[in-house]
Amino acid sequence: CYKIAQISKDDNSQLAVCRVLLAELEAHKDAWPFLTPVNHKVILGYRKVIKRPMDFSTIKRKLNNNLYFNLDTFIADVNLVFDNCEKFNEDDSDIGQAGHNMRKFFHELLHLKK
Ligand SMILES: Cn1cc(C(=O)NCCCNC(=O)c2ccc(F)cc2)ccc1=O
Repeated sequence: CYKIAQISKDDNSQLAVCRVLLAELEAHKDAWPFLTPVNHKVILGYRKVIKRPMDFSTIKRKLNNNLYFNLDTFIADVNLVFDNCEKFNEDDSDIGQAGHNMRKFFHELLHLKK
């Protein structure tokens, strides 16, 4: 039973790491484009171009509903936010730049925590 306890403890500690990482992303000055889902009624063309929308509030809901299997599935959704941003926005736009800054910040966070 030690082995089973060990696996579940890792899941819990991995989930705790995800919550801390998400809180740090949300606190970043350039997080504003990513805090809530893109409103495709306002942002024309978004629903057609971006097949898998993702944002920090959706990631938080998924975390709270235990929908991430481990740290890697959480990281995949965070990277999806930045990949969608690069696909839809020019690099030299405010939101495009925010996406690049946030991706770099997240990458550095991950290397700090390893
Ligand atoms: C990622 N992405 C975002 C937008 C976009 O226009 N997003 C809304 C910006 C306006 N939203 C805010 O300013 C805001 C939202 C929540 C908050 F707590 C504080 C400020 C457009 C294309 C795209 O690819």
